[in-house]
Amino acid sequence: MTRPHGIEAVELTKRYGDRTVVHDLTFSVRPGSVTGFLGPNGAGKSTTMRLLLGLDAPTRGHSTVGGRPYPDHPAPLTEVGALLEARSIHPGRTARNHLLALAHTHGIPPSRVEEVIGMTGLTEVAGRRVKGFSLGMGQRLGIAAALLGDPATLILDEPVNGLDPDGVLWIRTLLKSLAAEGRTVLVSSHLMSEMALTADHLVIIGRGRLLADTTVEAFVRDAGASAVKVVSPEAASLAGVLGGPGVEVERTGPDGLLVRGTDSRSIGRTAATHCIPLFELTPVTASLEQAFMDLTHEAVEYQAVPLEGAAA
Ligand SMILES: Nc1ncnc2c1ncn2[C@@H]1O[C@H](COP(=O)(O)OP(=O)(O)OP(=O)(O)O)[C@@H](O)[C@H]1O
Repeated sequence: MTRPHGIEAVELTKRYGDRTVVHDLTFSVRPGSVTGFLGPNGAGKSTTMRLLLGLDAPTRGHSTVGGRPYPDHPAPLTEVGALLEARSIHPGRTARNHLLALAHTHGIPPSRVEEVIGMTGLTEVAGRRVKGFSLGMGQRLGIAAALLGDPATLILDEPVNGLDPDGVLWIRTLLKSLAAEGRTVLVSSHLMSEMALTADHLVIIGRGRLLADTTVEAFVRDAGASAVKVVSPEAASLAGVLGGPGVEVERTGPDGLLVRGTDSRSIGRTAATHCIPLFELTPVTASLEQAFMDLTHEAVEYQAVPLEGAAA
């Protein structure tokens, strides 16, 4: 395996007719870690991945994978392994024959086929025809094909789709170990909770635009420290002494406050210093999924519209 350079997308833009589905996307994916590519349905994840893989031409901007535009790699399969949603596998072929054919066309030895069959847990079913495969087995086969060339970079579109809990755990462990070997791993998903357990870094898009480029650690920290609910008979006085740089105090009723930018301990201390009684002091932690939905809310393509006259 050669040293990977990661993935660079620069002002990547794709227009279909008068719709811009990928809008001025600039981001880097570093080797040695798993990067989660997140966004609600229709955000433009698959389109971006197709652009990175040279399967579609950008309207504007450019990208490199492993230091060059994907089509410039003399042996792309050994540089980049990809799993895309639309798979074209001959249904009458066995899994092993599908991989052997792929290996043959790319000058990869048959011994590597057995290796990837083992790595992806397909040993038992490798002799079966692909047309009888479950969605999960099909995903494993797609991942086996992506790994065939022992690539420095992996681009996987929703690899968790169709996998049972064992399969989800397996892919999580596999992606982490591939990254630990120094590979670049870009994996798309619309599940924040899954990516929080799998990825180190997050690139989040909505309606084709970059919404966040951050570490999972920072995202989790920000989601966790969202607010503290305070109830005090002297809420107004407490609000007066709590305010300060970076601290936001919202009145929620005659006795209630919602405080952001600080934590329960320091609110409790400030209240004690000023002899202000507290009836309640509760950290309000937004779930990761909620933080993700808050971030992408505006960008969701199809939002449920409440039915007129429906009971609240
Ligand atoms: N070939 C095409 N022609 C016209 N519109 C397209 C084409 N391919 C994708 N789109 C549109 O581009 C938008 C982004 O689609 P894309 O599949 O990239 O999103 P996604 O984030 O991968 O979504 P999902 O999670 O649902 O797979 C969608 O509105 C889709 O309808």
